Amino acid sequence: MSFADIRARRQAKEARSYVESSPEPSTAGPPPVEAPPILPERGRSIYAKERLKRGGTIFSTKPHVYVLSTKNLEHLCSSCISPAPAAGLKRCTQCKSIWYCNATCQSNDWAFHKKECVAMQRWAAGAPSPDVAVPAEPIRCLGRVLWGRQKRKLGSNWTLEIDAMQSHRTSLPPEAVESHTHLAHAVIRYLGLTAPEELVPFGINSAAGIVDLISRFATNSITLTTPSLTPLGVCVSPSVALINHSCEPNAVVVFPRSTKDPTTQEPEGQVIAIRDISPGEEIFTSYIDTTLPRAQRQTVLSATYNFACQCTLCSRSPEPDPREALACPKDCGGARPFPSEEDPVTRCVKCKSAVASTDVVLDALRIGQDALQKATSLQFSDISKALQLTTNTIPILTSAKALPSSHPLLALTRLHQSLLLAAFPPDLTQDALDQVIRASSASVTGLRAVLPQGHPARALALAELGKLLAVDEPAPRPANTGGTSIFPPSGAARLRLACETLIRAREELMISFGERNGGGEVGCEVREMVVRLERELAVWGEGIRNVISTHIT
Ligand SMILES: C[S@@+](CC[C@H](N)C(=O)[O-])C[C@H]1O[C@@H](n2cnc3c(N)ncnc32)[C@H](O)[C@@H]1O
Repeated sequence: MSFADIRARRQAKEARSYVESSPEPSTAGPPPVEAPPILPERGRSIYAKERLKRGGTIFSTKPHVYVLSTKNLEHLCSSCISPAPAAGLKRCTQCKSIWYCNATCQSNDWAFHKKECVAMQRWAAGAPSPDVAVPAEPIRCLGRVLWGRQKRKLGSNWTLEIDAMQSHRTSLPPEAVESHTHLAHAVIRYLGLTAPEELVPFGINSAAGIVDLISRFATNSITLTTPSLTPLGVCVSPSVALINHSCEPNAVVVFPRSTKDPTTQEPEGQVIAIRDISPGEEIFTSYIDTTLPRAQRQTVLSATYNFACQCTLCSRSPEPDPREALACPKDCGGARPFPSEEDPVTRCVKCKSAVASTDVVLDALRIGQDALQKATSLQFSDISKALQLTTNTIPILTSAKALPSSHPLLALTRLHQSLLLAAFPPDLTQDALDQVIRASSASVTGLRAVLPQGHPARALALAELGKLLAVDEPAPRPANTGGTSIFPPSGAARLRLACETLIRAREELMISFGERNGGGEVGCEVREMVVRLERELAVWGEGIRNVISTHIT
């Protein structure tokens, strides 16, 4: 397989989308979950009624409302969230901002777009510059929520389900009040209204009502993603919004894009068990990136979701937590926690040697955190500068003996990998390919230490590594110079490793993206690659046997 193939497939996958608003959530049969009495500490929640198997779909649902992010509008159908068909997408002739596969998709979306189209034209006419001519996605999504309420009336299930979602209006921190108020004004303007009192036809009877709606949106909306987790937009699904958070979740929400009729069924979100769940156990997903250390997770959860997490990982972190640990300086294979100003001497948990290297480590961590922030903000606007930052900073952290799973090293490594891919030379060199394989392998090592088997991010990272190993080598090393310890290996050893990695990736994808979906789009793609590689390896073996027999006879 050529690298261009890999990149083209990757880009095609990234361009693929979902999202749309459906009148009612479509669940695939009654979900084997139940809502018990409301818990004082975490509100509503859902529990398994029966034993749920790892890799099983707990329930599926089409979001009540969804919108694409502005940069995706012209690349994906706003109704079924598919990428452009061969004939290209068709643009709405009125607002000129929303695109569809065809007239069927346009008509499926018309219930919302009818009002949205007028609002978008009004917004564009009043925009101070072309770059803000399309309202940001929260404004467009909230517009759809309000038109949905207006259309379905107050007592409808649709509206009741939206209204039942958790709001934090009465306990918002001042920054959130300010940003919610700002958003409320933008939504009112988008709807063509002049004051909150004009929201009565939408079932909002007071200024508090609109802040409530915005708080519900902030607390309950989720990211709409491709089958490879690329963000596409935002959506609101009241059934998914019933699920509470844990930093050690037993389920995930994915959009595997596996329905038979994308036009009407997509985007379909599926809640999938990533480990066996016993009857009576609460279902948890994670709202945040759980590769982050505890303090950072708590900060995000408190700021965005208004609660202090007391999950198993937050209340009894492993000692040391691989997110905040260094390798033993004596290389005994053990690890020690990061030192701090207050606690400068830390001990290796295995050989118990004590080390005081506070300044070097703390400086490295500060440099790493700073570089991560800068490189993240530059990753699309200035790839080479971002790449320079990751290239220079990763060795500083590794020489301070930060574990590949520790923060910010893991985040920098993952960013470095994606920057290397984005900056790939048109003529692939062996060195450039090997470099990205090493970054990918370091990401996998880090992710495996902090995420459970079957976590989608871990499964996709393994698949990416397998695909990279399977790329045709531009200049394979001769067998006798290969050296078994050189990574990545060359020739047949590389192909074998690609095959093994893809097989492992497929096993994990079958968990994260669901067995009934064949591991989702990526799982199916990986399966095809394994079959092809096994054939190539057989041909390779055959060739070697022929050479040997020629020489022996
Ligand atoms: C998407 S909702 C989950 C369902 C929510 N419990 C309800 O009653 O609608 C998110 C909100 O639930 C609460 N929540 C979720 N997970 C929690 C947890 N582990 N501990 C405490 N509160 C939690 C927080 O108030 C959070 O803002």
